[in-house]
Amino acid sequence: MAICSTLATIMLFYGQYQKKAAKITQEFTASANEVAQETLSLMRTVRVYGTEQQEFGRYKHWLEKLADISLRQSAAYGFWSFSFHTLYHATQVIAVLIGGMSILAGHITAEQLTKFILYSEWLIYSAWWVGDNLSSLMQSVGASEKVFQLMGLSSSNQFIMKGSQLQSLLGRIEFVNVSYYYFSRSMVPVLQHINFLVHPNEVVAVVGLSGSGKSTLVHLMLRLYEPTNGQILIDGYPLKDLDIKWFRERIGYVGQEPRLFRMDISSNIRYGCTKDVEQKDVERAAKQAYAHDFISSLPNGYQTLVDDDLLSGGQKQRIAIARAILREPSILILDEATSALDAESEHHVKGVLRGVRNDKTKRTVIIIAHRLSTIQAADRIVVMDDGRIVEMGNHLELLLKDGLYARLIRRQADAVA
Ligand SMILES: Nc1ncnc2c1ncn2[C@@H]1O[C@H](COP(=O)(O)OP(=O)(O)OP(=O)(O)O)[C@@H](O)[C@H]1O
Repeated sequence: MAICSTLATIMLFYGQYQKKAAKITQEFTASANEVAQETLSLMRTVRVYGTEQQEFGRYKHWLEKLADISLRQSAAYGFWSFSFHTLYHATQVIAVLIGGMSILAGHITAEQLTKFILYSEWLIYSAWWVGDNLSSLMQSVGASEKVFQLMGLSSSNQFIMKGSQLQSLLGRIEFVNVSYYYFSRSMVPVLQHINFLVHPNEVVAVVGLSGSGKSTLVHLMLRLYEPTNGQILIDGYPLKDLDIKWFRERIGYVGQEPRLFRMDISSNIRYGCTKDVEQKDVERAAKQAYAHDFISSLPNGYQTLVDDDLLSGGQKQRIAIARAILREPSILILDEATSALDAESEHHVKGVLRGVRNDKTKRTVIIIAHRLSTIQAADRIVVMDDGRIVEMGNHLELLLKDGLYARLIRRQADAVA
């Protein structure tokens, strides 16, 4: 009985230790992956700043931590193995001694002693087997805890609640007294009392200083966040009541840092397009985005695999614009689509905007740009400052107003001169 409870205690201790070790190993692996990924993608930065030694030190630190954990894990296993074998052999010796004496005294028969020894051996090895597997089980539990946590997360309300689908999306967007605070900075209002209306097929540019809330405005429009106060109406319907999948399928969005995937250029342009599209449609979208010429000059053209260093920032932007155009969206949103562009690409983007305006398929366009030259032809320019709309009008009207927009234009002209 005492032996069994000692064995059980050791097993429990060992199991607990294995679980802890598995957790630490998992954390280490995640961090090591992160360090490795960071080091790869920031290789240039590391080289330029000459921080190779510092990075090497960080990696060494984690390796030492892993070595320490492995050492302690081996020591714990050694202890468990040693204790078990000592107990096992001691049990056998005691059983033979006491059993032998009992046979001599005539209390039990030799057959009974043999049976007892065989059964106890069977019991002890079964206990050993359970202990060994229990530790692997604990290791798996420790490693899979995070996975189960993620699997346990419930879907966002957006996808649980089946919203309404309109007959068609006209592209009328209205912000009604919208305010927004990020959860992590609940004391700082990012958007305050935003009221404005975008008419169907209108080209509206949003400009302002860095951090004035332009991207947040677009993220609310895409329902990536919900307004803290106020509401957004799409074609007169509250955005939160619309079927989000249906709504997003009708939107073309080019973000600040468009992501391309490790697949060929054609698949990158088709990405997320639910319609049946042929290669000629892909090429037409690429032409509209001024991407066709450089894609055709690549060795495998549209079948070229997108690799890390294959394309420049401007070329990635143009592929992302082609991706957005291919969806034939009712609302096209370009967030700082010109920020990573050189003068030639900027000229192309102006062409894209002209093309979009002259296109037979009418659509609402919202463009956020730092390069104000790109958006002078917009129907309306919304100027933001510190989370508020401070001016609104077309290019000439705003220049005459001589406010923030005029100042930004002068500042950019000075910078170019
Ligand atoms: N996820 C976030 N959590 C907390 N604060 C955020 C988050 N994203 C943005 N902010 C803050 O919200 C404010 C507005 O950011 P936003 O990106 O909308 O500005 P922006 O006008 O688009 O800036 P930029 O022109 O530099 O892109 C900034 O002060 C920013 O620090």
